[in-house]
Order: sequence, then C-alpha cells, then structure tokens
Amino acid sequence: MRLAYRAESIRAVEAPALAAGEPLMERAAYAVASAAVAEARRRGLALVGARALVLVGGGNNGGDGLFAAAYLARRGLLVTAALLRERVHPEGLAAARRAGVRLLPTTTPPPPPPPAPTPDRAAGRADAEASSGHSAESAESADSAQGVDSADRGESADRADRAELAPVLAAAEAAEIWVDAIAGIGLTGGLRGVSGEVARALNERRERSAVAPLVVAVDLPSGLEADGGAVPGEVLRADITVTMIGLKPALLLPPAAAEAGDVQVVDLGLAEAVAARPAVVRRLLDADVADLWPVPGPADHKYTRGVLGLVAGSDAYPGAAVLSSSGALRTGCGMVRYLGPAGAARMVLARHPEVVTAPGRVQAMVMGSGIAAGEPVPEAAAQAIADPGVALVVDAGGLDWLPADPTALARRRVVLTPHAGELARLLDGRGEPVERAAIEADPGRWAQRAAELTGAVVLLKGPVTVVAGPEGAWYSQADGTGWLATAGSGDVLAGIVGALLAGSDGPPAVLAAAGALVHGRAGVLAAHGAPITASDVAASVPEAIRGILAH
Ligand SMILES: NC(=O)C1=CN([C@@H]2O[C@H](COP(=O)(O)OP(=O)(O)OC[C@H]3O[C@@H](n4cnc5c(N)ncnc54)[C@H](O)[C@@H]3O)[C@@H](O)[C@H]2O)[C@@H](O)CC1
Ligand SMILES: [K+]
Repeated sequence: MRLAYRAESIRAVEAPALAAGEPLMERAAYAVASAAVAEARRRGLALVGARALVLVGGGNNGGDGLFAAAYLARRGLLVTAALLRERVHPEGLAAARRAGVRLLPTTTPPPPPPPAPTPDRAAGRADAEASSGHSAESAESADSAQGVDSADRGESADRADRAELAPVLAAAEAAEIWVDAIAGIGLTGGLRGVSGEVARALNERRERSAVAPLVVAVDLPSGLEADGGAVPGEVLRADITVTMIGLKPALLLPPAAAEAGDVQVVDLGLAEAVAARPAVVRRLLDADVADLWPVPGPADHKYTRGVLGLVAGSDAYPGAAVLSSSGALRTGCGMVRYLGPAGAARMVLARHPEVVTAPGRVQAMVMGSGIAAGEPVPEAAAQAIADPGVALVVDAGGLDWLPADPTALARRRVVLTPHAGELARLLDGRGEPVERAAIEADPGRWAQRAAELTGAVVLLKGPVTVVAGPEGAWYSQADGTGWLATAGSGDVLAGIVGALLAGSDGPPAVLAAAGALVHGRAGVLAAHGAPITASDVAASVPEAIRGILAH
C-alpha cells in the first residue's frame, strides 16, 4: 500500500529528528542529487560538464536545492543556482558557494538596510549579501514581520520584469537538468511573484524545446499544495519528484499527482516514525488486493460466497443489465440475481444463463446502472435500501433514490459510484451546487464532501478513481487506461464492486478501491494499447484477478 501524510504529520515527524541534530537536509539533498544523476545517466547524458539549473526558493525546500546543487557541482556538473528570493537558506548557500555553484540572484535591491545585525544571524546574512550583492537583512525583517517575504505578498509580480528573469531563462535554456527547489510543503496558495513567473516561463520553454530537460522536483513540484489534489495555479511539471519522509496527498490525488512524474520516496531514516501517523490517502497495490480477496475455501458453497442482486438496466439502456452482470459474475460471487425489467432480463439470460431472475435473499445489491435520473425507485431497490443487512452499490439513476438524511445510511455498507457529472447533480440536490468542471479540478475534495452529505462511501470515477469515506480518508487508484473511457465501463465497475461487497465483510471503502484496481487492470489487459468495449473489460476481469492473486 502506498500511504500519504499531511504536511503537519511530516513536520511532526521531522521536528524531534532535527532537534536531535539529525542531518535531514543533507540526506534529502544527497537523495535529490543522486536521483538526478541516476536519471541523467539512464538518459545517456555525460555528467562531467553537463549543465544543471537549480531554482531556489526562500525556505527549507530551497535549502535542499542548494545542498543538492553543491553535490552536483562536486560530481563535475556545471551548476547554476537561481536565487528566487532575497533571503535563501544560509548554510545551503554557503555549501553551494564552496562547491563552485554559480549564484544568480533574481530580485531587485531592497530599500537601504537598517542598522547593526544581531550576532547570531551574521553568518547567514554575510552569505546572502555576498551572493546577491545587497543586504539580506531588510528582506529578513520583512519575513519575520509578515511570515512571508515580499514575493509572497505579490509585490514581486509587479517587479518581475523580463529583464530580471532573462538570466534565469538563459541558464534554463542551456541546462540539461533543472532542479526545482522553489517550494515544498511550506507553500500555500498558488506560486506568486517571481516564482510563478519563472515556473510559467520554464513550462513554456520545456514545451517548445526539441530536447526537453530532465526536471527533478524536490519534495513536491513547486506550485502544488501538499495536502490536496487541486492545482492552485502555475506548477513546474516534473519528470521525477524526490519526496522526503513520506508521500504527500498531492502526490497521489488527481489532478495534482499528474504534475509529479515518477515519485521516489526518501524516508530520511524516519520511516517508522511516519508510519505511526495517520495516512490520509492510500493507494492499494496488488498485494493488498490479494490479501483482502474473498478466495473460496473447501467449506464454501454459493450462499456462503455471497449473493448479489442487480436492479440495473432499463428499456432505454438494457445493455447495462448485461454489463453489470458480466462484471459481477467475472468477479466471482456465489450467485447473481437479476431483478430488473423483463426485456433486459431476457438479454442477461441470453448472455449469462447462470444468472437467476427469481427474487430472494441477497447480501449486496447494485442499483441504478443504466437507469436514467429521475426514474422512480423500483420495489426491489426500495426493499434493499430499507434493509440494513444489505450492502448497496448505488450508480447513475439510483443516486436519486438515496435517503436525504445522511445518518440513515450510518453503519451501513454503501458505495456510491458517480462520475463527475452525476456527483454534481447529487451535490446540487443536497444544496451544494457545484459545476462538473470544479469537481474535476478537485475530485478528492468533492468526493469527500459528498461522503459527508450522504453518509456513504463515494467512489468518484475519472482518469484516477478517488474513493472517499465519511471518516475522512481517501483511496486513490490510478490503475486504468484512457481506453476505459467507453460506454458501459462504469456498469462493469458497479458489478465488480457489488460482487466484492456481497462476497466479503470488509470495509466498503477498501473494497471499492480494490474494485477500482481490478477494473483498471482488466482494462489495461483487455486494451493492450488498442480500443476496447466494456464487454472486453468484463471478460478480462478473471485474468486481472489471476495476476493479482499470483502475488
Ligand atoms: N527542516 C528540514 O531540515 C527539512 C526540510 N525539508 C524541506 O523543507 C521543505 C519545507 O520547508 P519550509 O517550511 O521552509 O517551506 P518551503 O521551502 O516548502 O516553502 C516556503 C518557501 O516557499 C516559497 N513560497 C511560499 N509561498 C509562496 C507563494 N505563494 N508563491 C511563491 N513562493 C512561495 C517561499 O520561498 C518560502 O520561503 C520541505 O518541503 C522539504 O523540501 C526536508 O528537506 C527535510 C528536512
Ligand atoms: K519543489
């Protein structure tokens, strides 16, 4: 399982280690430099004489970058550090200078310095002064007064004219490697001022360049906020992100995670400490799904394996009945009872003679796939909603049938499987109008909100599937392929999740995430890089499960 921790957890883990004098920044910087070197070698780049540009912000992320710059310079690279703040990490700056890193200040001179420095800050100031050609102290006092420096307040945005940025852009143009150490977990709000300008210009440059540079982000691609999946503004897109201590939510949640490239976690020796903290985002791996999979034993029979009811498909969309049946049967519960309209039932039986159409006891019920919004609730679905012993998977038109009171579903095993448009409708119906585009811009947030408002687990379908539970943690599964975006794919998913809920007593959020993984994997196996139908996805479910259980 991959686990992500909030920034406050990372800081809580870091603090005692720093107080004990552990050289965390040295370790972080070494890891960043090593990752850059390894990837550069993999790309066939000769290291000695290669050019690297390190973008340095004013916090400890910038400190990591400056120490990494020093490591890279000692490996024989020609390293430039662009100092995007008037005040940067003093020890990092000193290390970079000692290693022969070229220092490139970017900010305009501040107003004249106030008198006499305090002795304990003298060393850091001397470094900054020597590099930038002007005093760091006035910037520092602005920092301490405001908690942010001038660029954070947006003032630099006005001053960041092209002339100031031109040397940075020229260095970027010449460099084969960019190390992004502008900001990490300390960033709130989008990148502003010089940093935002630089990120925008470099993203543009990268798009245009024939040979794209290798971009290595320190901790997070700068511009992302660690704790959520939204992209709050310009983000410097990375090929590799070397993240410290543990994953951050932004590195697993969509759409932010797509900015990070390959993510490497460097625990800095704090793996145990961080594992004791609550993880707010989880991503299941094959081994996790194998562990929870309901594999039948010698004493099992069809009823112990679980019976799934289906109220899916309609005269308008009969195929959904077949597809959710296919998904459920291939996932392997003891029996599927189809309880929808007669026309669709005939289609289901023609395709799957093993499906039972007689009513009877079920452990779980899938309802709503292939049923339009606004349709009245069928009797079989109403009974399942009223029966606390039945787990529910509620899809498409079925989302309208949920009770308005979120406590009605408390302690029930209920999974909703909307796409963004359906989630917008659901939220609107509960007094929170939100555009589909806003949901797509921050799926984790809105899935979570819907979970709070309904009392159910919400599996929000998309390129990355997010599962939110009312208790406030997410699963994020990115196992699929764009080929899965095809009609009926969601009906198959509902069947898979329903079969898992029928066949296992496990918590619904983790079973929903496992269903998303199996569905995604089946899509990949079916597609093999070519178009697929939803039927193909269902047909590949056993192969996906076989691969997972072979773990
Ligand atoms: N404390 C330590 O020794 C360690 C710190 N670590 C690093 O330190 C980082 C956290 O350091 P900080 O708490 O100093 O914070 P950051 O360095 O992540 O962010 C603060 C800096 O970001 C920039 N910034 C903030 N808001 C901005 C905005 N809206 N627009 C533009 N720029 C903005 C400013 O330069 C500010 O100084 C981690 O992400 C990690 O990289 C790790 O190396 C582990 C060890
Ligand atoms: K960064």
